[in-house]
Amino acid sequence: MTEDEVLAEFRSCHALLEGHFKLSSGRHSAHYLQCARVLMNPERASRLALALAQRLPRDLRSSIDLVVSPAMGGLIIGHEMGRALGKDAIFVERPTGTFELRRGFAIPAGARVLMVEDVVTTGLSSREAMECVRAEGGEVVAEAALVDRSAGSVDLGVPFYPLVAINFPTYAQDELPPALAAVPVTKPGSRKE
Ligand SMILES: O=P(O)(O)OC[C@H]1O[C@H](OP(=O)(O)OP(=O)(O)O)[C@H](O)[C@@H]1O
Ligand SMILES: O=C(O)c1cc(=O)[nH]c(=O)[nH]1
Ligand SMILES: [Mg+2]
Repeated sequence: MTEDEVLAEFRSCHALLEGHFKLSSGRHSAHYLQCARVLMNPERASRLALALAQRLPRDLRSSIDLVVSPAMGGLIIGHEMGRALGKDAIFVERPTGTFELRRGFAIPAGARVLMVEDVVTTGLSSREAMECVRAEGGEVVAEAALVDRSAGSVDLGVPFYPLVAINFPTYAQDELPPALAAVPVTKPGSRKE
């Protein structure tokens, strides 16, 4: 799948939004990729996951023991990646603000973990989720995501394989362009303020 084909999938289901969005990192943007809308169609979700799995080098792909994704956004693509790789897919969540493993999930000591996200912008959520996996005994060997909003500039400390890399500008709260500041802001994600 080419990057243009992936973006066409987003456009076809109205998942490439324009407006004023507060992102997970606290930064603001005039664009938002609503991956949940892309992934709401199971056939599309599994097709995108297969394409993403094919981005992984063959030796890496065959060495993965477990898929872990950060809730909420990572859940569906993580599950579909588990299916594509033939591995279990579990998730970490942050009911009190910090990622933790719940629901009877466990990570076998030394398990080679593929972290799977829907979107990476600053990489903050990915790094926090990786900390949790390491504290639980896993070894994060790589990350895969549908979208890299940093267009290749983010450093996650492990090899990173996005399906599409794109650079929509983001702004700190105190540096909003006036045209963006004039638009009412929405915060689509679930990270607590
Ligand atoms: O690279 P970052 O700057 O951390 O941004 C990307 C993160 O933001 C979104 O999650 P969000 O925290 O909005 O919550 P959600 O997954 O529960 O929707 C997305 O699912 C990533 O996890
Ligand atoms: O940075 C984010 O929070 C973010 C950006 C984006 O385009 N889509 C998304 O789901 N989260
Ligand atoms: Mg998320």
